[in-house]
Amino acid sequence: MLEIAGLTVRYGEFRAVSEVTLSVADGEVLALLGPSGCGKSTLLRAVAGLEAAQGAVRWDGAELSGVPVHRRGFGLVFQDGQLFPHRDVAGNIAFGLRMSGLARAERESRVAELLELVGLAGYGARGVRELSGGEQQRVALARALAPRPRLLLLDEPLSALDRMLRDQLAGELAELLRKTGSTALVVTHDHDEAATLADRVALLRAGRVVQTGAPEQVWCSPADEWAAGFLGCTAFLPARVRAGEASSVLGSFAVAGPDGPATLGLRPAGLRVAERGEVAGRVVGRTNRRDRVELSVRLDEKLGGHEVPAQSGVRTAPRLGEEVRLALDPDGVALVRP
Ligand SMILES: Nc1ncnc2c1ncn2[C@@H]1O[C@H](COP(=O)(O)OP(=O)(O)OP(=O)(O)O)[C@@H](O)[C@H]1O
Repeated sequence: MLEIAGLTVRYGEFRAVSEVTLSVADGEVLALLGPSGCGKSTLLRAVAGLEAAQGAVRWDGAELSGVPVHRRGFGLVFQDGQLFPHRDVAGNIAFGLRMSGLARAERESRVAELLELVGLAGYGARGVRELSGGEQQRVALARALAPRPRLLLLDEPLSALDRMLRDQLAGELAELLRKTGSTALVVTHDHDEAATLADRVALLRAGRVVQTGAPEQVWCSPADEWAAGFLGCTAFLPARVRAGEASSVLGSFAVAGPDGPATLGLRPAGLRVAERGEVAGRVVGRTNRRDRVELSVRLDEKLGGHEVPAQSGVRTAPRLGEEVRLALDPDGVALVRP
């Protein structure tokens, strides 16, 4: 397993990564999630050995600080693939195998196996410049997987692709990681991608780990209001947990954990327009999305008059100024405990 202990990376006086302690178990996929500039890539690069760091990076208990990048047994994939432009697809995938001195016949069979695995069977002789962006990323992944690395380090592997391809490849990549039993550290700033790929998420802010947990746990119970805000909450209401129920002016829903005060973080998906909804308000803002309309709703005065995010279907979307009724969807809200 990978252990990162008290890891700090400095650029001059600036600490891009600060005292980070994290571990990744065998076969686990951990996503590093956080806003731009929070130190995700720097942390990944320090684990790869590409960045000088203080603190420890260990594999199965063995310290890696003196071990150069190519001897760590890690596979790397970057945002833009970084394929060798003058080699064909097979030549790119075979690169690490050649380095490790594998005989030609074994190399060829391993390359064929990987092409199959990433859905590019028959592409071996193609030039990499003739490939689409999605195909190039598959080749980069095959190249990283070919020498059977003990850890895969993926830095925004899908972010250069358009949205649809990205969603599709995220699903395929998740399946591939499971199928190969890979242990992986994945940098992303995309929440959906983190949820699709990762068993566990580490949320970073200004070089520090703010929270780790299963994606759904981090999504539903962010560590603080900053984390909730990063995870899409745009309004907060006071709430209280008592006997397994979280209550606020919006109603109540079942939660686990101790009694006490809490803060309810609201995202559009947490309040849906519904004829029989228990919450009344008036639409004061609306934004069209692909498959939904996001609304800003001013709640009735007797509910406190707060402005909250909500959403409706596209065909049934209310107009600006319209009175609406909203139903609370517990899957769309976050509960922040003090
Ligand atoms: N070589 C460098 N010299 C000086 N500062 C750097 C260097 N590389 C990164 N930084 C700074 O360190 C911080 C962390 O950068 P990093 O690339 O790790 O962030 P990130 O979370 O991966 O961001 P993004 O999602 O935008 O890629 C940023 O403030 C960045 O400007």
